[in-house]
Amino acid sequence: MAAGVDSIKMEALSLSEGIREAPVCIIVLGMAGSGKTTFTRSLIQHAQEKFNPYVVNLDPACREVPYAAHVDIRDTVNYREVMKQYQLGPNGGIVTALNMFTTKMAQFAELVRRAGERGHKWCIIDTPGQIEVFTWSASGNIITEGLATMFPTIVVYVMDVVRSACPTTFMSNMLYACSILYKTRLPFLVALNKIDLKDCSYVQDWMTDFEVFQDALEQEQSFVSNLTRTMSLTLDTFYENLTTCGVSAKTGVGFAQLIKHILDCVVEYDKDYKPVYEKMRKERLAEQQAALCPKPPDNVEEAGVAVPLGLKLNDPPPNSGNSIFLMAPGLVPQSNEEEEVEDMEEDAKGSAEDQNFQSFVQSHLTAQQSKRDKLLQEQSQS
Ligand SMILES: Nc1nc2c(ncn2[C@@H]2O[C@H](COP(=O)(O)OP(=O)(O)OP(=O)(O)O)[C@@H](O)[C@H]2O)c(=O)[nH]1
Repeated sequence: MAAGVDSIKMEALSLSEGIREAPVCIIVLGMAGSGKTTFTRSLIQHAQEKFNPYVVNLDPACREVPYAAHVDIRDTVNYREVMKQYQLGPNGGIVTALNMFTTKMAQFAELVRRAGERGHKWCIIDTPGQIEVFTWSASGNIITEGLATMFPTIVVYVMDVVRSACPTTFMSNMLYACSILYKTRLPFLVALNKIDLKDCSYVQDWMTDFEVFQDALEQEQSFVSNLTRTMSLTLDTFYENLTTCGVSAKTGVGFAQLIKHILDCVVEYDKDYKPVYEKMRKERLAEQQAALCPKPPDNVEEAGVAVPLGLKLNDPPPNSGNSIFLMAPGLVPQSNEEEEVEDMEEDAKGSAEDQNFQSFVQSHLTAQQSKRDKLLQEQSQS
């Protein structure tokens, strides 16, 4: 990362200023090998003049990137060292490296903010090859939400049209895209990449005409294709709200159109998503301020008398017969009113029976006694 990052004051990263106009953060996501890095390079070239992009590489495992990154995670975290030190495999290493980077999130956001002040209108963020590492990790979440609460943020999902030509692969890709869309809650653009190798019109046909996709599926007779058929019905609504654009990251075809779509997404962020993130920003701010507020005193002096302000529960003295328990629903034996009533009835019945028995014994004893008295009286008379 750029020199002097540690000198950035954390207080400078203020949530109180509201979501800024710039830079617009463009998070580039996509399956491994879909062409994210090549796409990022091409997007930088096409946007350079107008948007002067600030470029971030968040892939700690890549050997080299074909663009000049302003912020490169590899300068902050040594991925190989992380793997060695924590005895991790490649994916564990990437997750841990991202987690380590996230501890510098405040400084990172501050760098992005300053870049906006210096005239960078866009901030393009290239992400790790293993998409799930970013989309389903806590650090990926922190980075995405952190950026979206401070800057207009959109997601560009890069999809390889050559690999997606198989309907089931296409469907897996779409399910992934769908899950990311709902998880990030950000404007979402699908870049259909590698159109220099294969025309992407089939994707648009499959997305707009259910019958055409079913015909393509007919070719595949497997359990997966049956599952895909069912899934495709569900994804119809998702397709309706999805913007796609064919590009070739290699030749640069389609990027003029893609940039127009990105600008539409920014308008969409302002209109539909900004209020949601504004609310989230205010909540974060309130949390920050609550954490900074000094703890209220336990007592206030009122006319020389200390008035306790909170309920203070002290442990009861031992053997006092009075205990305080912290109870959780699962731990507390559930009291059942019906059972209690039944128990009371049983008790009442029991005591009535008891009484009956006692009076029976008593009357029996009395009868016995009177018999004995009568016998004794007869004996004495005779
Ligand atoms: N023909 C063609 N090849 C492409 C295009 N975009 C990317 N590639 C190639 O696809 C391969 C993968 O591209 P990358 O940019 O490394 O893809 P990535 O998604 O960043 O890869 P990981 O980060 O490793 O997951 C490379 O060989 C690229 O040259 C394209 O538009 N057309």
